[in-house]
Amino acid sequence: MILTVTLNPAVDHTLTVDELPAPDTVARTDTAHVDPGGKGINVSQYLVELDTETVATGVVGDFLGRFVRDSLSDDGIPSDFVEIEGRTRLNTTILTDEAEYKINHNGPTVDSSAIDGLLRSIDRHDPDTVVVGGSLPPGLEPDAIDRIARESDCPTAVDVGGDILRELDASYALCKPNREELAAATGRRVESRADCYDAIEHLRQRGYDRVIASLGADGAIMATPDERLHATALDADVVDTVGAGDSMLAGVLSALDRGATDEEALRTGVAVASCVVSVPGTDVPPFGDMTNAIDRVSLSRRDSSSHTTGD
Ligand SMILES: Nc1ncnc2c1ncn2[C@@H]1O[C@H](COP(=O)(O)OP(=O)(O)O)[C@@H](O)[C@H]1O
Ligand SMILES: O=P(O)(O)OC[C@H]1O[C@](O)(COP(=O)(O)O)[C@@H](O)[C@@H]1O
Repeated sequence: MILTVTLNPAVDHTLTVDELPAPDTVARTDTAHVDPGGKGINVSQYLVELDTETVATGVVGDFLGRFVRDSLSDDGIPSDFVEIEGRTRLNTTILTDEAEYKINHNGPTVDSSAIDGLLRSIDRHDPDTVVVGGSLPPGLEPDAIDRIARESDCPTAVDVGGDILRELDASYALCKPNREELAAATGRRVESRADCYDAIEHLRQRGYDRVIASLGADGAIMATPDERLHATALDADVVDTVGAGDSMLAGVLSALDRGATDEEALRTGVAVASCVVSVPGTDVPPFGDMTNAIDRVSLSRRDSSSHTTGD
């Protein structure tokens, strides 16, 4: 079972308007959505649709926290959150014909005693893998994630910002940076594919056993102790890329959980992400039988003796 930890969940409020209002005027809209969000929670939602057992945990509070819990329960996503006094945040996205405007709240102040509660919850569920995803709320530092990794009795994967990846100190089974996070985590320029391989190797040496770098429309790279694989993205009718990285991680973890090889896991992650970019926001599309899409993902293997230029 894969247990996800979202230390800073959110209610995602998405509004669509024709255009942004002029200063001191009001825009009105009929199109507004509220969804439970935060990267670990999104991973659990995709895992359920992939028929992989999961429990979503994390820290929630007040009425927006209740909304997160209740929505997950209505959607059949098992959860077990630690309750705090502060209020779960509301993240706002405004979509216009021209652009997307996003304001993420920093979140409630959380003290480290919440981590004690989370560790008890992890212990109760006895997962095979723990995934920590998303930003840290005020009051928590990266060492809170290190504590979860050290004190949980199973491998830990992380999907966190580059600034956090850079500071983590424990050993991790897997991390999934995108291109910007890879650059921020390593302090390197990450433009060419060779830059990606170099930065990934740097992260691997820092204690991340498998690194999966998602590269948007350029696909993804997986580096393990044994091999380095690049998968091309599948052609998709892209609506938006919200949730793309979370769904790729869910696809990879779901395949590894079934005993798939790294190669199959990477193909699955890319195939799942190509479905998710074709639906709005973090909507969960029906994945159905993914065999055909998985077979269409083309992979190349990088020789371990390859130079760090070219490619
Ligand atoms: N424009 C696109 N066309 C097809 N697939 C895409 C596109 N953008 C993203 N993807 C798929 O989603 C995966 C994750 O996207 P990415 O943007 O790197 O993640 P994140 O959401 O973490 O920034 C990519 O590896 C790719 O497989
Ligand atoms: O924890 P962060 O970095 O503030 O991000 C939280 C936001 O990211 C999401 O998890 C979506 O993730 P992506 O935009 O990376 O696909 C939202 O559900 C949530 O509002």
